Amino acid sequence: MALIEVRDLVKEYKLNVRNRGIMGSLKNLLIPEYTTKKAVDGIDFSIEKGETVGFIGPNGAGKSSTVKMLTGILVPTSGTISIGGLSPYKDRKKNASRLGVVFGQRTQLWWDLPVSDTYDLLKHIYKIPEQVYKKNLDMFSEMLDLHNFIRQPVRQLSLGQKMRADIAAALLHDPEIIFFDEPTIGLDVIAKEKIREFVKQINKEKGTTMLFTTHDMVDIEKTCERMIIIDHGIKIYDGTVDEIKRNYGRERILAVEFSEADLNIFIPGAQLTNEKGNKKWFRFSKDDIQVSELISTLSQKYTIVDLTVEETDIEEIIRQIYQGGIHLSESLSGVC
Ligand SMILES: Nc1ncnc2c1ncn2[C@@H]1O[C@H](COP(=O)(O)OP(=O)(O)OP(=O)(O)O)[C@@H](O)[C@H]1O
Repeated sequence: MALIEVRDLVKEYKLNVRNRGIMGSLKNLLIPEYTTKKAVDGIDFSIEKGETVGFIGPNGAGKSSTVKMLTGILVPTSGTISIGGLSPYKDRKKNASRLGVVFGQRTQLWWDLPVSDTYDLLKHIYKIPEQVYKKNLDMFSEMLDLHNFIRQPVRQLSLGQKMRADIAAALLHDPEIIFFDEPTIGLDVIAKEKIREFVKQINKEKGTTMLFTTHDMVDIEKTCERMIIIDHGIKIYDGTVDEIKRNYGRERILAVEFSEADLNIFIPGAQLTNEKGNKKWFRFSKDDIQVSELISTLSQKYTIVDLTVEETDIEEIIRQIYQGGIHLSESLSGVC
């Protein structure tokens, strides 16, 4: 049995219908009307111990609702969730001790206290044995440079420092599973990279199972082996990140700098997408044109100064999926 088992999960929200005007307000009070919104519509998935999974989808797809049910904050309308044999909402206390949660937009640290005081409080709340606490704190301080600000009140920390302190807080009790919700939001490139490296190392060293909800596809590409995509509450893809790139990243961009400007170049099957001075960019599909042939044809006719071939990045593929430009084929092994 997998560590996380989700079967036919449904979450409906009951929404109050608001009638307008005085009569409407009176009606709202006396005979309230409701509609239901299905945020999660029959999702199934299993996650094995130690897996790193990106849980993505456009705004309003149902990601947060699913994660809230996994952590026991929300009760499903129907369906089942098992986390190591426990139901998150029925066995909420037991389940919570096995989980860690990091919210990029909210902190679980006490605002007016030094970071170290929050850690001491968490040690007592989770009953972390002294040895484990000390070992983890030393390890995280070293890896995340916590010693520079651990004695400062949280309200004085920068966003990047706060995020590092928050991640360490969520991992102090050695959770089996950690949920990251937009863990790098608002951070600069270097701070993002540091966090990605840290989570990768923790996954390797401690075998922590990790689930990421983020709109930052670089987070997913750099930290997750697997990706689950949901849209309108329905799972539309479940497979490896590499597989989706291999199958849907067919387009290539060839950027060529020629020795002269104003060349009128036509390549059958390729589209000129941009030109600047001596440089031109061509888009083509690797299914239609072989890169080697393309380079050979161009170099026979023109003098090439520089040349690069770029693959479609994962962000572009996901954008096309959200916009309906890519229909995930049923031939893909990961598709449900
Ligand atoms: N408490 C609630 N009451 C009513 N509707 C809700 C509630 N929470 C979420 N919804 C609705 O359920 C749908 C899914 O919301 P959810 O927050 O799970 O999506 P999401 O994928 O996390 O979106 P985002 O990326 O914008 O955070 C949305 O249409 C949202 O308006």
